[in-house]
Amino acid sequence: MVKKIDYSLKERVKLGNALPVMEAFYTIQGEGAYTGQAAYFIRLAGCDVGCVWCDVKESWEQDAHPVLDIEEIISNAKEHPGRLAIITGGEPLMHNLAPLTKRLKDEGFHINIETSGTHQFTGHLDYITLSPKKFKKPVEEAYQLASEFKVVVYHKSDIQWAINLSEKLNKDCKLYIQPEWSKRQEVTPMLVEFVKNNPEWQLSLQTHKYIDIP
Ligand SMILES: C[S@@+](CC[C@H](N)C(=O)[O-])C[C@H]1O[C@@H](n2cnc3c(N)ncnc32)[C@H](O)[C@@H]1O
Ligand SMILES: Nc1nc2[nH]cc(C(=O)O)c2c(=O)[nH]1
Ligand code: SF4
Ligand SMILES: [Mg+2]
Repeated sequence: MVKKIDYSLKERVKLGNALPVMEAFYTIQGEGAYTGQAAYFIRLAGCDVGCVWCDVKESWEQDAHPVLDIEEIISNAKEHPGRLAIITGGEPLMHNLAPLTKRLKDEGFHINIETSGTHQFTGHLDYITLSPKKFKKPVEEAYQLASEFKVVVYHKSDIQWAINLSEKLNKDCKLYIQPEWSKRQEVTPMLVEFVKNNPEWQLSLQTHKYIDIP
């Protein structure tokens, strides 16, 4: 007889077989290279970075959100026709993503992640959006693993910071610069000029906010 081990919930989260989920929703990717593509977002709870301008501060406290078994996350994702899954947060790399991403792959999903890169990378990730933060720096390996580098600009000086950090990236990484939402009126014109003068960079806007979708 196979003995079934009864792990506590905390232990299951540690192993990545259950994860704290703030919300999960089917929408259109609003930012970066996948803008305009239908995607199922899985927003994991918990973040220890503390960006002053974070647009999902409700995600920070892990214990404020329910823990779901990864099979439940998968079955909810499969209710929709799209097969692009975007794991975000909170900071999704605070969790062990190996079991969730393995099951998403089994079910035919292409897996993107939105991350600050501040924790060790786990699981199978097809496309990595690295959005570095001044409040806590990415781990060194993040620069080699990144598929796209998406820097949020809150203050003019963040542009030079973005350029300096980009020197650490692998050569295939796409470069995006994105206005911080509350500063968009003053920052967007600066970024338009920046991209015109530095065509290796592209402008990323939070298009979902302009059309008022999740
Ligand atoms: C909410 S974060 C969650 C994923 C991860 N913690 C991170 O920061 O990459 C998702 C994306 O939104 C960006 N973002 C968060 N707040 C923003 C804001 N106020 N304006 C523009 N982009 C923002 C982040 O930089 C990141 O690229
Ligand atoms: N539509 C839409 N696109 C997004 N791209 C990155 C998001 C995120 O919060 O990670 C996000 C989001 O919250 N909504
Ligand atoms: S790392 Fe991401 S989720 Fe965490 S505070 Fe910064 S923008 Fe918000
Ligand atoms: Mg968002």
